[in-house]
Amino acid sequence: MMNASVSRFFGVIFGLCCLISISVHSNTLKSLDIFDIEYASDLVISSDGDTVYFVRHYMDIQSDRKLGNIWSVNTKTKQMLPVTTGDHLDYAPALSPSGDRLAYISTRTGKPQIFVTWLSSGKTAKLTNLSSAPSNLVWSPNGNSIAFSMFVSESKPAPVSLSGKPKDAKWADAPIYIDDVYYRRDGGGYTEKGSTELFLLSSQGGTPRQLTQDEFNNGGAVSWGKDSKTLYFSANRGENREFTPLGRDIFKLTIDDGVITQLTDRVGPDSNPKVSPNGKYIAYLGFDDKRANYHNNLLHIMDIDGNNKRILSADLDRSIDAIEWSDDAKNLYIQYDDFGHTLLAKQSISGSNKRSVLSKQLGGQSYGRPYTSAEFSVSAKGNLAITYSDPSRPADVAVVTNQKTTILTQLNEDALAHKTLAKIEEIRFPSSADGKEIQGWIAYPPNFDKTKRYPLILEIHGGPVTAYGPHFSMEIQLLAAPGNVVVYINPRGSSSYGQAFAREIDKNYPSKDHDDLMTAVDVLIEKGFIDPNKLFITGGSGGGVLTAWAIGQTDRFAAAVVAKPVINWFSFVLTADSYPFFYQYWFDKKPWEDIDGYMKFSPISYVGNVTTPTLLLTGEADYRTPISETEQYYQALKIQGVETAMVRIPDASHGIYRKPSNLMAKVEYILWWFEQHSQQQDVK
Ligand SMILES: CSCC[C@H](NC=O)C(=O)N[C@@H](C)C(=O)O
Repeated sequence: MMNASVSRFFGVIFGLCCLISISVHSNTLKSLDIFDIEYASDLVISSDGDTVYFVRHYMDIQSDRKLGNIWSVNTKTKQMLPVTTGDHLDYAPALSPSGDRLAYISTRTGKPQIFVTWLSSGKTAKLTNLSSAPSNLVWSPNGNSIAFSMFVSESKPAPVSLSGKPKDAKWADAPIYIDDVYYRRDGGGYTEKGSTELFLLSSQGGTPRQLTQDEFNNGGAVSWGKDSKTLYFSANRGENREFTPLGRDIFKLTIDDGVITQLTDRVGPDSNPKVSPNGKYIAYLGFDDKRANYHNNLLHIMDIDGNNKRILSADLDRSIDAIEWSDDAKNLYIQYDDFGHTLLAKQSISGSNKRSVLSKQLGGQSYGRPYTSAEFSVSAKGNLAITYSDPSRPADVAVVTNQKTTILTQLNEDALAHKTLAKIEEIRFPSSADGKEIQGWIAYPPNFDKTKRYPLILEIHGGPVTAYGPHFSMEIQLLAAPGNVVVYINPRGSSSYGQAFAREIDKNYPSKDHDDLMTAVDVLIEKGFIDPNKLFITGGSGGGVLTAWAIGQTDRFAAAVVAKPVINWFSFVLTADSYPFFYQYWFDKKPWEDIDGYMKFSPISYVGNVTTPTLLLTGEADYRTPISETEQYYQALKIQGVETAMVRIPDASHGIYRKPSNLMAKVEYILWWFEQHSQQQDVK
């Protein structure tokens, strides 16, 4: 029998152990912590460079929505102040030219409306009473008006209406008649008939005036002429526009008479027009359309009348994502992805080789998976604000001065500083396919000990032409938290490495990108801290394609989770929302003209090889990679007698993480599936 003091001793030890295990436990990230994440977006820096306005996003646990308010941060004192407050979403802030007012869109009264806050008094006015959501607010240079875009619905009666319904009878809802090419849009549901048009609103409020009114979608990013009498916009106004999805051009609209003049006309898209502050030039992005899976979006300028077009970034083998003019109109600030990082550079308009990188630390806005995603804002004096990326934090606001980056906000110190997070380390290795260098990142679980052996999760990005990088990712962190090493790479076909690298998978996907992924697993195993019996694979969208492809080629994985995949390219092209793009840019022929070609690249063709236990997970309202793809694979795996299950997420679109609880569910199902099959490996 144990005496009292011995029992007290063991009691204390037991208590201590519990305490230790509780504190270790509470120090690692949990899926519920998703609700504590904040991040910055929609940056606007004041013309004197003293203040940055931004949207401070937070997750509302009651409504399961991402909300946000506008805050300001002083670039010298770092003091933060609220501009708006309340449980709704205030977004798209636009500073008036004199800097005294902030226009923005807010859902505080229900439907999104345009509001203005006078910054010195804090007084706020609701300027509109619109029936659809406005977007792309831009102040005229004289401060008198705000241009914006909005959807205008075209009500057309159905061609058939039933007669004979008795009074008070309850009949089924009327059938839905569809004859549009684009009849449903991922994240937007089944579309209404109509078009997006440009509007003009007095900065004092009142009734907005519709500036464009034809069958084309004229809405989108606009730029004002210096005279405040003209607008420059990009639209696809071609005859066969639905089937030439990249046919955008730049147009000038004269507000007084409504005359629209076309300024660009090549085969290929021209977009993002930005009029220079002196009113002489238009900078824009575009490329010659080669019907390839990927094109670098090149920086161009032309004279304000459309003459003298020239490319400024021909020597930079990267795609430009965002542009802003310097106040003297001699330079442009450009943002682009490079080796998984997002860079901000200054580019002279006088010669393409006059370019200097100002910061390599942009990012942090894709907190679900570690995609590149960033923004910047530039003031009249050349002060620069960026969304700052750190592997252990979602986007904060920072300023860049003389190529030095200073972080202004600490939006997640309360939620994350006391957590032990996975450390992220870059790896580069030659692919087994052909020795091509591949870049990736390893996430080490909290308290990693290299003398132990860990399960390995390979997590694969989608797109397929996108890029991961050393950016904060709730999914990667949560997969690593219980003790898994996670590896994520940019296989060939990813962006940020130049056009040739992205085109390695042009009409050839999946192919050697699969070898790149398998080499990453081999490289990790060689390091000695991976249990080779506990290899797991997962990926979403394009990553779901590659996961399903991999298990059709190898049985090395103990389990797989295939999220929102394409399983059969033939059916995908005929059910996905952007089908005019997919069949023309990802394939050489129409599906029925090349059934063998489509099936050769379809994971369903290799389902007969699969033995890996496979969980499928897709949103039921995913119209990008429709759930019918998932269902095909599920039923095929069942027919094959392979262990499988299907997780259907009600109402979720392709962007599963839009609702925080859906992101929780996704990660928890992945971890649960892998845990089941990890235990089976222990029993073997
Ligand atoms: C492979 S089919 C197209 C899927 C989609 N691509 C574009 O929309 C995709 O891969 N999306 C990625 C970015 C994702 O959802 O992670």
